[in-house]
Amino acid sequence: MDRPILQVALDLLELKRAIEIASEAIEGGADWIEVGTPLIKSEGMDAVRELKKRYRDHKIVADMKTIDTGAIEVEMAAKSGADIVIILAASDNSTIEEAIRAARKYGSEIMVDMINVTNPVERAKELEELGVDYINCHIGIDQQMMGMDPIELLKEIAKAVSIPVAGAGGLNAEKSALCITKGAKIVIVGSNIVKSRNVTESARKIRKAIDEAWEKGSVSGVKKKSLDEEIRELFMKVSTPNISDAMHRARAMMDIHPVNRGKKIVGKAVTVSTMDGDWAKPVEAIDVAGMGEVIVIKCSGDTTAVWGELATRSCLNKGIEGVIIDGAVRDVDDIRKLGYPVFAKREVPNAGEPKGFGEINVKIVCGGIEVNPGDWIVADDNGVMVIPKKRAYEIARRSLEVKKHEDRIRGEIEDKGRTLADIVELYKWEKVS
Ligand SMILES: O=C(CO)[C@H](O)[C@H](O)COP(=O)(O)O
Repeated sequence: MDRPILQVALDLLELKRAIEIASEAIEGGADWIEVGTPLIKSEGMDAVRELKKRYRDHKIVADMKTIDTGAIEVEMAAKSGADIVIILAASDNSTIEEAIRAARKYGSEIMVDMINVTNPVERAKELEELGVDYINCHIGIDQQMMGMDPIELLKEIAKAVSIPVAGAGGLNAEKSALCITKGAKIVIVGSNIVKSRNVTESARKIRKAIDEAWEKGSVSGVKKKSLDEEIRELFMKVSTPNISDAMHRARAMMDIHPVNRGKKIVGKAVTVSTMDGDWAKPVEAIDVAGMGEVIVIKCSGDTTAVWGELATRSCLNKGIEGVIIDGAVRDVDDIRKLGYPVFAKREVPNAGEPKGFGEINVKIVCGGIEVNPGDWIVADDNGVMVIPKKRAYEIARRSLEVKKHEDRIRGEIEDKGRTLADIVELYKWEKVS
């Protein structure tokens, strides 16, 4: 190989879109075209046939993810035009051997996907012995959402085998380049190409990154971020509707609205429970909260304010990200002038007194949603979402996938004049009863 291979994974449901996206990706420098497993499940072997007919100069890779009946599945894919068939490394050796025999007979090659294999380095060596052509160090999409990536595994496997090794699983330009420096000859990219608004540009960026890494053998300027920094960056890129979709259409807080429209909050919760009008604990929470955190207040009622301009100014001094109140706020004209993000249930002129009932950093139910200290809060004009701290990274990643998918569809509506129903083949995917 005189340059690394960029394999674009067409993980889509609609063949028409896959064909368009493949040509845009090729224009950006993709070499091999992978018919992704979702496309195969949705359109069958026709997807392999159609892509082969259109892109004869490019290797067509059928991601069959075969686990049994190796010969039949490889024969099907190979006869439909697949140059390479992906089967699962976790399959029994009998399946691997049958797949290899069928591949040899019908003139195709076998790539094994290492997803979820225990002892992957040992297994990779065995698979090389058995005669597979490529090893794919793959971290599945659900595993990526939990923060896994293929780079370390790839490094180990590339040292242990001499056949070409591929890296796959949430790769962007930076991670693709890292894969090359760790010994990958092939990088497989799905989401970061096929879901982008400008497929050609995204493919081009990855092409450039891997070619440079191939030539230099290193990648410069990769800065390690803390988990919280990464979560925050991800949430800053998405909207609350994206987050709701990623949480299986979870609800936002009920009846909590922005005092200032057009402001976004992303941060970890400092929770407060208090009585209607008792502003002692809400104001004390300003001293407890750190920079970038969000004060989330549950009041026992909403007739009397627990928050106003002076509390808001104190938050600004401390760099506190914003305030959410299941209760009443006052001085909203001043808060608007300050441009500070406060979300509340009701706006009133009257404040209560600081009696000191309630607690800071306890479990509360705010706008009908449970909030624990340290849960992530994302709020914008659509509403306030609560993301449990244990799932924050996963939900942030999944939300970004939702956004990428929407960006791509938005592009097809705006640039190609298509309708949403046409793009997502809505009629085909209505539930059959
Ligand atoms: O096989 C796959 C999922 O099982 C994908 O094709 C592979 O993970 C590449 O896609 P992405 O870059 O979105 O992870």
